[in-house]
Amino acid sequence: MQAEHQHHVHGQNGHRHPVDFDPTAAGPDPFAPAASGSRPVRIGIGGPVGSGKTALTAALCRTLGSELELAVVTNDIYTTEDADFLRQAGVLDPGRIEAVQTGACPHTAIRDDITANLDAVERLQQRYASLDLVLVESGGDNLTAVFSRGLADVQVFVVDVAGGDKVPRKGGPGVTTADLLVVNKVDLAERVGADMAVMLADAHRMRGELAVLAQSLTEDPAASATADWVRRQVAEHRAAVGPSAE
Ligand SMILES: Nc1nc2c(ncn2[C@@H]2O[C@H](COP(=O)(O)OP(=O)(O)OP(=O)(O)O)[C@@H](O)[C@H]2O)c(=O)[nH]1
Repeated sequence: MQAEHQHHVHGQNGHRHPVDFDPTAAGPDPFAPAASGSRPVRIGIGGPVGSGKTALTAALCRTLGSELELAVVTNDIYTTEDADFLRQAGVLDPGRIEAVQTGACPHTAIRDDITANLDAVERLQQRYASLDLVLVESGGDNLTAVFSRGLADVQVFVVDVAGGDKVPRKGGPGVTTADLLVVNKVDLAERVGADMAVMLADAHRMRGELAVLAQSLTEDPAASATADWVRRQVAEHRAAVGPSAE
């Protein structure tokens, strides 16, 4: 009896091979681990509709594209609008830009079921073996939309001055937990009657030690301060996992 449980018999002449039904009997992983540092750091860029996520992504590609091995995943609900914009703007080779169509509220694809985004990242990694950085831009969503830590190592939440100076004090996980909060379009503050001092004080109060940057992409199209922050994330990731594989 014992032998029958441990062996399958195929065909009339029957060749036998052992079958192990014990799911807890895991041996050591037979696959070689990926080369150290071969995985790029993944930075999520989220925030409400129209706050400037695509404009920031384009600026980061222009500023960092020549010094880092960089690729982008965009998320839109029904279109590939953001990817098309980035390709037409010529900020990166078209092959470095992958579009995900979420078909539902963007947070579902960046937080709940991240499979399509991970597939897109994997396609980029297969195409470019030594990527340093993948920017994953979310579709515009509300203040509750954040990235799963399984998709983004660190995340940037972009709000804009035109949305009103009350936005930071309304809180929500994007405002309170993102690794960097960018307050964008500060050039519009006077025109929309937003009080920058209040907005930044609220942001710091809600976030404690977490970073806050005020930015205008019309006045600083290179997004210099945010690009510096991104450089630091890449350096910290490299320090943690070793240099990028060649
Ligand atoms: N004045 C001003 N306009 C800006 C700034 N940043 C972005 N914009 C404009 O704001 C509009 C929306 O910017 P996008 O980058 O498309 O915003 P988004 O967050 O990607 O939008 P969705 O993907 O639809 O959620 C565009 O017309 C940008 O040119 C800024 O710093 N100042």
